[in-house]
Order: sequence, then structure tokens, then C-alpha cells
Amino acid sequence: AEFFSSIHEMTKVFGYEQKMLQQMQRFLNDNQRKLDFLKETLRDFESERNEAREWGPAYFDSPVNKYLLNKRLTVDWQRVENLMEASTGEKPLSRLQKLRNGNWMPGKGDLEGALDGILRLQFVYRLKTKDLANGILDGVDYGTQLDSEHCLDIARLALRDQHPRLAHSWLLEASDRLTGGEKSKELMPQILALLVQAKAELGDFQGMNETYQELLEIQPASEEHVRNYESFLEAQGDKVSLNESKIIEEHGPIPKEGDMVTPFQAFCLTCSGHWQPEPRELRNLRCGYMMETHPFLWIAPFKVEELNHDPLIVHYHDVIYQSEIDIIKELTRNTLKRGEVSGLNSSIVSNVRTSQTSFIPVTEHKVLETIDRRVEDMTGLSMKSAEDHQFANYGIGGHYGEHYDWFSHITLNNGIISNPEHGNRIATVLFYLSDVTQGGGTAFTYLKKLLKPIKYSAVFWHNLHASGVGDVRTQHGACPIITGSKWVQNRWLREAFQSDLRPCELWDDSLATRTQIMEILNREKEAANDSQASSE
Ligand SMILES: O=C(O)CCC(=O)C(=O)O
Ligand SMILES: [Fe+2]
Repeated sequence: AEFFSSIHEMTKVFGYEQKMLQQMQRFLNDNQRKLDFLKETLRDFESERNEAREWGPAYFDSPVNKYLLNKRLTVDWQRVENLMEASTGEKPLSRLQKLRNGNWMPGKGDLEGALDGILRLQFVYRLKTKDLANGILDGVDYGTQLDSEHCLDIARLALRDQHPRLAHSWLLEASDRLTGGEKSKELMPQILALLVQAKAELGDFQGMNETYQELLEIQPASEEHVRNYESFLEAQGDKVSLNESKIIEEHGPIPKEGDMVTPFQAFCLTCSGHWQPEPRELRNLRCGYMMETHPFLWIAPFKVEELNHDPLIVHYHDVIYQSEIDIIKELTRNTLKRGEVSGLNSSIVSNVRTSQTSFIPVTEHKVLETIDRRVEDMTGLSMKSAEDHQFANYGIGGHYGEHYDWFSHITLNNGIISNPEHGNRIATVLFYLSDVTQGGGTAFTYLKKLLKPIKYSAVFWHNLHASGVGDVRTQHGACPIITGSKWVQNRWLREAFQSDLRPCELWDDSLATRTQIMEILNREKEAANDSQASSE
């Protein structure tokens, strides 16, 4: 099992730890009883000996006393020896070991996953190292302090995952948090050695020089440091005297709109709200009640909000009920596993997606059937070719990086998707089965839209152009959860049986690069502005 990706699992593990504590308590009790008995015996033996000493040799005139000493030296001491030799608390120890070695316990991968989650949160939301180390997450104080060793662990991972700025700041924090004593002596050289590496990646040669000197001051005898310092001076020595030590910010500058960024950067900037649609891009969007698709909706119309016109994205409110969510949670209780993404030839576990997911066929429960009738009314599309219901639970730091829901040609043709004859994923309906306390929005990277999960609501969008070609503007992802947990349900509708039901549109951006798309979008925007301006 895997735990860091799900709060649901983490709560279970927390329960197991309670059992481990009980075994530890039993171990202590058993040993305490043994020690108490030995102490009492020691006192008894001592008092018998004191009495004998007071009497002097006359003590042994009494046959009873002779007997007592003999008994002590044979039987009683033997008992003491046996007791001292016997290992106590074996039972609770072996129970404890069983609990801890069970496959329900988190392992090394989970620990790394949890650290990875912290780093991702920090990177995406540009959180301050100092705040995180003080247990403050995006302004909320959780009161948990990280010690020097924790900071060092995070720094090590940051360095490995090419976040040298973050590594640098975590190392400074690790050093600030050293409290002296043996531990400091052990950790300081490790901190400085990694600091040299971080500064090297950041091109801070003067800083490297200073840190090398500090390192050699505390470990002058280390041949390794001397050797490294010498080869550094040889290679970069000329740069040292020229340069000022750099000021290193823990986060790089925020790219401006229109700057060239990677899709991942666009994802981060949308998640953190640094990139947002401009007011004029929003002013034609409406909200209201929808009642066209089904007579029932005249009585209870859907509450809809338009989020985007092209591609069409709409948000429905109050379209799933607590009673349904309760049933769903029961259905998925034992079937959640780490979510996978499409690899070249198969589905793979990847850090791109850290959530627990489960596919459940509609036939499993009538509630799924009811939800599908609703989806039909919400989308005007047929559910005949829909995939199984997918449920996902994200824990803290859990996320799903930017992606398209539509399958690429490679995926469509390599036989790893279910029912390829049903074609590509024409539309997505994403239900939010929970609110999320902090973070965890759905970010549309091209459209700069961030949707905060609202429990009982659902988002619906078309993934494909009318030609059947994937629409790259639908790229989206699940932003990492800062606190709380997130439940979603995906309904993926396929192309088959939809030909009379889908709306039309003309252009095809399937082969365009991001820059080309941005150009087209900007041109459209300008055109819209022009026509707006001329009509005003
Ligand atoms: O959880 C989210 O907000 C998005 C999930 C998603 O995009 C997916 O499962 O394909
Ligand atoms: Fe998706």
C-alpha cells in the first residue's frame, strides 16, 4: 500500500500506531514488574546481611540462620539469576515488530513521497522555508516545528530534484536550527558540504569559497574537503576574487504574462493565482439556471456557471448529494490504489500523479446509474460509451500535474486503453466530492483558470474539436493539496454514439505548439476587443 498520497490511508496508519504504543506500554510494564521484583529482592538480601553483620560470627550459631544463608546462596540467587537472564517483554516486542513490518506500514518510498510533497507545495505556492519549518502553511499555523535534521533531509531532496534555491534556503534553516552538542558536530559538516553543492549550482563562486573555508575550519583534517577545495580553486579560483557573494532568493522571479514558460510553470503560476484571466476575458461569462435538457429540470433546474466559451467549460452546483457520496465512499473503501498515468506501452505509477484512485463499473450500484442519468442531462451527451466511474482521493501534497484527458494517438493505438472502439474522450465531467481546506484547485493552464473545489459541484468540458482532434487548450491539472483532503469523481465520455449530440466548431489546434496557440488566442482576444470597442 502507499500512504503519503492519501489522507484516508494515513488515518488508518495513525490507528496502527496506537496499537504499537499499547505494545510498548506492555513491554514497559513487564520490565517494570521484573525490575520491581529484583529491587525488592535486593533490599531483602541486604537487610538479612545487615542483621548478620550486627550479630557477628555468633549469627551462625543458629542452625536457622545457617539454613537461611545456604538457601539464599543456592535457591534464591539462582532465581535472581534466572530472572536477570530471562528476556522480558518478548511477546509485546514481537507483536510490535509484526505491526511495524506489516505491509500496512509506510516505507521508505512513503517518507520520500511525503518530503516530495512538502517540496512541491513550497515550489508551486512559493511558500517560505522559514514558515514551513515553523509549521506555518500558507498563513495557517499548525504549530509543528521541524528540527535541523528534518531541514537537512528536505534540502538533500531539493538538491537532488534540481531545486538549488530551495536546497540553499533549507540548508541555511538547518544550520540556524542547530542547538549545539554532539548532534551539531555531526550535522554541521554535512550541511556545509551540501551548501557548497547548492552554491555551485547557483553559480555563487564567492559563496562557495566562504563555505569551503568554514568547512575546513571545523574539519581541517578531512582530506576529502582539502582535495575538493583545491580542485575548486584550480577551476574557479579566478572568479572568486572578482565576485561578491550572491544574494540568493529562495524562489526565482515570477514570469510575466506572455513570457515563455514551460507547461509546468504555467501550471504552478495558475495554481498559485499569480496568473489569472483578465477581467475583460471574464465579462461575457454568465451564470443561471439550465432547464432545457430534461422536463424534470423545469422543477429543479441545474445551477450553472460558464467558466469559458471556447473551449466550453461550465460549472454545475449542487449536482451530487451527501447520501450518494456516503455510498461512494463505502464502495471505494477497499479498492483505492495509487493512481497511474499513461506510459508508452502501459499505465505507470509516476510522481506526476499522486492520488489514490479506483475505477468502478456503473453496474456496481444503482447510485452510479442515477449519477449517469444526471450527467446525461448536464451534458446533453450519451453515456452509452462512458468509461467506468473513476474516484480519486488526494492527500496533503497530492496533485496531478498538467495533462490532457484526451488520449494521444500513441495511447489510442497501443492497446492499453479500455474499449478503444469507443474512441477518444470527448468530454469530462469532474465531480467534487469534498471541499479542500487549502490548495487543491483544478488549474487550466492555457486559460489561466483556477477552480476551487466546491463540494457537490461538477465541472464539464469538451476535450476534442469537432474533427475529433484533441483540444490542447483543455490542458489542466490538480494543484497540490496544502491542507485537507480531496475527493473527486471523473466521468469520461467517449466519442461513440455522440455524433448527433455534439456542438460544432471549426479550427484545429492539434499540431500547434504552445506559442502558436498563445498567438491564436491573443489574436482572437484582440479581435474581440476591437469589435467590442467599435460597438461601444
Ligand atoms: O482533481 C482534479 O482537480 C483534476 C483531476 C483530473 O484532471 C483527472 O483526474 O484527470
Ligand atoms: Fe484530467
